[in-house]
Amino acid sequence: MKTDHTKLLQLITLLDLTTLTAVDNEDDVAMLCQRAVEPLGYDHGLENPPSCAAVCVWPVFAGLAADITEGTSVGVACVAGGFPFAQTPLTSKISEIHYAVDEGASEIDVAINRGAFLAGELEEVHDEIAAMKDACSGAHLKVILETCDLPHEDAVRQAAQIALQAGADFLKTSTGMGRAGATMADVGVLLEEAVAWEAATGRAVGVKAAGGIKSAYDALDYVELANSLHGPVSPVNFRIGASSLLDDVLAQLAGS
Ligand SMILES: O=C[C@H](O)COP(=O)(O)O
Repeated sequence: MKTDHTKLLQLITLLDLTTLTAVDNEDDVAMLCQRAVEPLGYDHGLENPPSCAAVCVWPVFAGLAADITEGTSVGVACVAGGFPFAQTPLTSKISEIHYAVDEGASEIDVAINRGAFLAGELEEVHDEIAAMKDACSGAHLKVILETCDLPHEDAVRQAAQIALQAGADFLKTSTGMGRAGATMADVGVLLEEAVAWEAATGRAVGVKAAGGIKSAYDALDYVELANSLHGPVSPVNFRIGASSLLDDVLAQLAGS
């Protein structure tokens, strides 16, 4: 039980706490940010209580999230680049990223252009990601492959390699708005590609499992997979993006 308690506390530190609904408003985002800074929210008696790794919000809320999390360890991740379908002109993608970064986003989450990828226009996919990476300035770029739209493992591997060659700092499975979210198989492929990339280039990259992860014990399975394939996990190399997972983590902590 003590082991579970420790693992659950660590799980909180890997979490990109997400709100991406059509009806988000400033109060929702403020609440999300406060929750990310102090997720336990009660008298826990811990010397070093965990905070979430980041909040993940729409671009219009990046400034508010940056203000509320200022001076904390919580990053501001912002979806951009025509998220979730990526079917906007590159100029719009770039200007959305500039806006989010100017507002204070420290991490930018963009989806690949699946239409172009599936049509075999791989150079276009690469060049778009590279241009978006450039637009990030110092912010970290997480590239979402939306693995549920990719037909097989080789396609996931190829999309991951293109994203890495174009400068991705993180490979992310899913938008949370597709037909399906993260799977152990797809996260395993992304972890393998991240490890191979670091071995070949010396540049460390992370992996973010996202979409449909609601149970603390499912999330711990992903952490165990990352520990085994990628080495000891930390918020620098592994994240879990989820909108409702924290509720179950807190419930499990209360019972552990
Ligand atoms: O990046 C995070 C995902 O959008 C969250 O997906 P979820 O709402 O299924 O947890």
